[in-house]
Amino acid sequence: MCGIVGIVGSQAVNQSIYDALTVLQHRGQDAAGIVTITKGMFKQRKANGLVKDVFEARHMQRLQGNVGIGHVRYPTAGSSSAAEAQPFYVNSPFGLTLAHNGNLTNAQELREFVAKTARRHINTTSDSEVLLNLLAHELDKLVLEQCTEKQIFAAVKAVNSKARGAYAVVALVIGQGMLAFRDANGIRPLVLGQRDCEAVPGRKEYMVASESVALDAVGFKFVRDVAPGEAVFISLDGQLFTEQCSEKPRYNPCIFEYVYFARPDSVIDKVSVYGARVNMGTRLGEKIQREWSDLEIDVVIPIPETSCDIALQIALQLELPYRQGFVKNRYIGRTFIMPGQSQRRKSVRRKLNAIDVEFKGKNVLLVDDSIVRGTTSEQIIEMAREAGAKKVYFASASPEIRFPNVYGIDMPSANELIAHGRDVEEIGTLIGADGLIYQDLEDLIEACRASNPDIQDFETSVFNGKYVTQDIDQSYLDYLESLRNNDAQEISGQEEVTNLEIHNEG
Ligand SMILES: O=P(O)(O)OC[C@H]1O[C@H](OP(=O)(O)OP(=O)(O)O)[C@H](O)[C@@H]1O
Ligand SMILES: NC(=O)CC[C@H](N)C(=O)O
Ligand SMILES: [Mg+2]
Repeated sequence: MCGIVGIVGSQAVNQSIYDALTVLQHRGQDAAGIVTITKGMFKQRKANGLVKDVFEARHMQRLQGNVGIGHVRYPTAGSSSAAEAQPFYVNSPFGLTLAHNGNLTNAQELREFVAKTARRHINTTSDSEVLLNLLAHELDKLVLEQCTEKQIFAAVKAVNSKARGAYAVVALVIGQGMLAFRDANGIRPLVLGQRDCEAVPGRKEYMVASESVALDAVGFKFVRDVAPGEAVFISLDGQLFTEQCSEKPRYNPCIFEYVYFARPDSVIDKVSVYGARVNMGTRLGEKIQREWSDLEIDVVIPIPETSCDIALQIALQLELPYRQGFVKNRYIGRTFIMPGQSQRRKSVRRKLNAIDVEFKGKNVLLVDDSIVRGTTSEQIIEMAREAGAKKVYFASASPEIRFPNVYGIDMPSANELIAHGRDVEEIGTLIGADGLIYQDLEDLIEACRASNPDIQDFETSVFNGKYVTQDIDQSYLDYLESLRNNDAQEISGQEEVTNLEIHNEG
C-alpha cells in the first residue's frame, strides 16, 4: 500500500508535501519521493528510505514551487530498487510526472501495448511506470497545443477503458495542472481537501491524498472522497474540475484498509477507521462470549500497534482487564510491509518485548488485527510463554487470509499465507496457541459498513477469493506468484540501478 499526495497551492508546497508524507509513512516505508514544478521545470528528489532520511535540507530547498506531488512506497510490483521509487516522469506530452497507489492486474498486457502500439520505452519493472506511459499516450493522442480539462478527462477515460486493477493516482502536467483519479471500483482510497489561500482572497488551494489524516496534518479541510472512476483536475491557477470517467463505477473499497493499513484517525469512504476497529472488537468479543464461555481468561493483551483499539473493545465486551503487555520499540516501523521474509522475521523480536508481570501465571488472550504469514503471531506466542503465561489464546479481528492479494498488498503467493489450505485448528497448532479464534467475514463487513451502508461490496478477496475486477484466474495467480514469491523478491531487491529520467537531486 503506498501513500500519495498532491497540492496545488499559492505558496511553496514542499514542506506541506513532506509533512503529509510523514503522516502517510505507515503506508510505505521503502522509498519516498517529491516532485514540484517551478518556472516550468520539474524538481525531483526520490530515493529508498523513510521520509525523514530521503529529504535533507538541501533537497527541500531545491524543491521549489507552488504545485507538487509526493509518494511513499511499499513495493507490490517490480523490484524495491531506487529506480522504481516514485513519482515517475516522462517528457511528452508537456512533461508528466505520476505517483500511484495500487496494482494493475493487466500490467503485462499494457506493457506490450505501450511498447508496440504507443512505441514508448519503459525502463523499469514497475507497473506505475506503465500506467504513466499509458496516460501520456492517451493524452498525446487527444491534445494539440494547449490542453483543456475536457481533453484531460477524455485521456483518463481512455486509460480507464484499458487499465485493470487498483489505482489511485496523482499526476502533474507541466503548464496545465494537477490530475488525480481513482479506479472504477474505488479499491484504493483518495480524498480531496481545500483551504483558503492566505495571499489571494477568494482563491482556494487544493490537496488530494490517500488518507484524510494527511489533510488534517497540513491544515486542509476535508471536502469529500474522490468517487470510484472519478477524475479531479486542478489548473495551475487553482480552478477545480471534476468528472466521472468510468462507464461502470462501483464502490468496492479494500476492507484491509480498515483492518490494518490506514491510520485510525483517517476516515475513508465515509467510514472512520477507528470506529470500524472498535466495531470489530465488539463483534469479535461477542463471538468469544458465544464460543469460549468455558475458558478462563485473565487478561486481554494487544499486539501493538494496529490491534490496540480492537483489543481494548474486546476487553470491555468481556469485562476483563486490558493490559499493554508488549512494549513496542517506537523506532521500528511496521513489519508486515517490510520487503522480504527474513527481514520481517528478525524484526518482530526487535520491535516487541514482553513485560513479564503481565503474563506470569496467567491465561492471556492475545489480540491481533490479522494473521497473514503468521510471522508475528508465532513469535509473540513464544514470547508470551517465555514470560510465564499459563495458557495463550489468540484472537484475530479479521478472518482467515487464504487468498493472494492482487490490488496493492504484497501477498502474492497463497503458499506463504499461513491459513492457505488449513483449518483453524491446524493454524492454531502451527502458531502454538492453546486456542485460536477468527472474526467471521460477515461480522467484519458489518463492522466496516456500519457508518456507510451505501458501500455495496467491500473488496474482500484475501478472505474469500472473490476478486471485484473479475479478471483474475488461476493462471494470473500462478504468474504473480512466480514473479513475486519470497525468493524472487529477495533477488530483485538486491539490484540497485540509478534512475534514468529527470535529474534526481542526490
Ligand atoms: O502474520 P504476519 O505476516 O506477521 O502479519 C500480520 C501482522 O503484521 C501487521 O503488524 P505490523 O508490525 O506490520 O504493524 P503494526 O505495528 O501497525 O501492527 C499486523 O498488524 C499483524 O500484527
Ligand atoms: N503498494 C502500492 O500501492 C504499490 C504501487 C506500485 N504497484 C509499486 O509497486 O510501486
Ligand atoms: Mg501488527
